[in-house]
Amino acid sequence: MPCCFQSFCCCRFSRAYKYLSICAVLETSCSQVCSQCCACSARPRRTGMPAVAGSLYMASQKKGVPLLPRPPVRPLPVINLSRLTMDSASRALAVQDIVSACRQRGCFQVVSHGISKSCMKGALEAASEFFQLSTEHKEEFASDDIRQPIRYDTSSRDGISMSRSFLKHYANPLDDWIKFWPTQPPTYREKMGKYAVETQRVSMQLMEAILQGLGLGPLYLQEKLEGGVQFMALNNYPQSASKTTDEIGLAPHSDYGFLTILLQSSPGLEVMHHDDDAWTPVPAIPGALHVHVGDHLEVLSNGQLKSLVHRAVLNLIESRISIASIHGLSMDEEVHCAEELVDEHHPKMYRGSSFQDFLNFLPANMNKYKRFVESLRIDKP
Ligand SMILES: O=C(O)CCC(=O)C(=O)O
Ligand SMILES: [Fe+2]
Repeated sequence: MPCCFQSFCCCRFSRAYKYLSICAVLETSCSQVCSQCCACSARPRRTGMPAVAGSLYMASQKKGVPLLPRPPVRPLPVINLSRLTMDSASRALAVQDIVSACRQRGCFQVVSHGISKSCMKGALEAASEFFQLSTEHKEEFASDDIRQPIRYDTSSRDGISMSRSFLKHYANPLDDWIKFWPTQPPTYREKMGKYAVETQRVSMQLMEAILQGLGLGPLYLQEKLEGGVQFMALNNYPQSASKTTDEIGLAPHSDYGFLTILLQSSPGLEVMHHDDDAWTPVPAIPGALHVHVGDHLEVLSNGQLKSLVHRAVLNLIESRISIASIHGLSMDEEVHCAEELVDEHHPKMYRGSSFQDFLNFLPANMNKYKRFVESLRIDKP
């Protein structure tokens, strides 16, 4: 009988997240632990184990009493998206997996999504080359006006995300927005444009699956989603200067849209599930994309799905790029709780709002709520 369970190693000393095996009986690590993984046992809550279980485990360690069994870690779901286009039984199972992951964890990773590795690599290269340009080139896009079609900034509104620089722009429909994008590096428009079109396609596939899984039907909102906003945030973080403490690259928040699809060059993204109070690191699995639920999907689903609080920590061994692609309805289109999901037992939980409303909300409420959606709750003042 196997004595070990496996999960991704939570220590960020290892470039690739290697497999960590812990013997459930003896509480010792097996040989597959990455060489510097002592950081894991010193900080068990980084594995994403529930807080109470984590502190009991720590207390038993401190007192020198026989160790309590370490609560099992819950690996983040990895979903093979090609099943959505197979036979109807495979599609039904994939839809179920996607909706369960959204309900239980608020996020999952996708593989076999049809975006080639060279396309993903191209997008990361384009972003990296942009951030390497001279300040003069980048400052052509500098602005703290959140309504600009494109903006580059290094400052932090939350007072926390001090070391991050970013470039943000819109992408769907591409012909409307690409003219605002950088012309340096020369391949930026081609590489980022290709990736943007592909992520928009994957977002449509995912939304169809989620809407089907919620019982709303795959074609629900289809036209509005096709013409919806795709907002891209390219984030550039330096390598961490501290080997012992977590340095925050981007403060905890949730994203406003239905879905965010995120590509990261190396680990640094951390998530907090709605039923947890510990940070879970998201491994950078080669070829995979991370997907999470945004505020407007929480509204649409009338609270059946919860938007995911996440943050970025600085990577200990290298500088890091992430590309977040946020998908929602068009700028002025309001998102409401789906009527089909409202009844006498499930009263409407949120008021309607649009992307414009989110932009209005941002400057005044930045440090008041972790999530825009909290300000939309009908039972809250
Ligand atoms: O850098 C990351 O991993 C997170 C980025 C993010 O959350 C965002 O741009 O909204
Ligand atoms: Fe985000």
